[in-house]
Amino acid sequence: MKSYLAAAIQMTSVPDLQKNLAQAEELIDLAVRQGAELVGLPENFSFMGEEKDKLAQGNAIAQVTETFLHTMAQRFQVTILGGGFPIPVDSHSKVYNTALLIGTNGQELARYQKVHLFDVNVPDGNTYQESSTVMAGQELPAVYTSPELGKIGLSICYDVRFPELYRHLSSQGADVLFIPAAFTAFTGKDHWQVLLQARAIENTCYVIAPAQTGTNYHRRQTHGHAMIIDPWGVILADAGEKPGVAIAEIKPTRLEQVRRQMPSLKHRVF
Ligand SMILES: O=C(O)CNC(=O)[C@H](CS)NC(=O)CCC(=O)C(=O)O
Repeated sequence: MKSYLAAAIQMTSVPDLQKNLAQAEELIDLAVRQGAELVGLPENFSFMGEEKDKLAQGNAIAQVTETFLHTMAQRFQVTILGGGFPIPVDSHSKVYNTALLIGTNGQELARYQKVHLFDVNVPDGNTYQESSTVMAGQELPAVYTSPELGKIGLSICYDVRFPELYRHLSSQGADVLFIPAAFTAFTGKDHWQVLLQARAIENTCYVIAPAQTGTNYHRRQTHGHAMIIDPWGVILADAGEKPGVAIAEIKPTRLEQVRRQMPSLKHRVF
């Protein structure tokens, strides 16, 4: 593993596939021009809208988004995480909320189907029933081992509340945890940063957390603050509240140093 720059992209996706992909391409270009070699896009980067519209357009969203990720990775010669987009489930009227990691040759490196679904009545009055259109994944996420970028573990958004998933990833040797999200503005203001820092500290891993921000559709507001956190829990970059990128250096020497200073992974009892 070498030292390199990673980027967590922050965008305001809307119910318009082409518009979102144009925005994503601009931000990938911006990240690459600053030297990023690993680039993460947030949950729902290619489509964020009503569940019924997402379902109705599911096949088109899935195909166009997957092609887009392959094209971007090859064109810019970077490794890209598409942080969550719908892929229809065969013979079901549901989709998997899927994260895809694509390498510089356009090859698929890892795929993860979101396990924990957001079925929550948020105290701001909004009700979320992700399971009405999304099929829960059944498998723990993969850790992809890159000789250059380190061991990369995948997850999506609401997963961040379930530390056992990240313990699994760090037990598999993860160095970098991807947590792409579309966090609600209401929960985000109190929980987002705390949860991300906890996952980084307790697993002594880097956290790369791309995010949705602003008003996406109707009354749907997301929290923003895409960030990159180091294995000590220090926030290295924070994209604030506007679309943009958070960029920071991922360093194997820092991973080794923190794991020497705080060897908690070695002291696990359970
Ligand atoms: O609602 C949308 O249109 C897009 N959002 C999503 O796709 C997902 C599932 S509804 N959002 C989350 O998981 C938010 C979690 C969260 O905010 C928390 O854990 O507090």
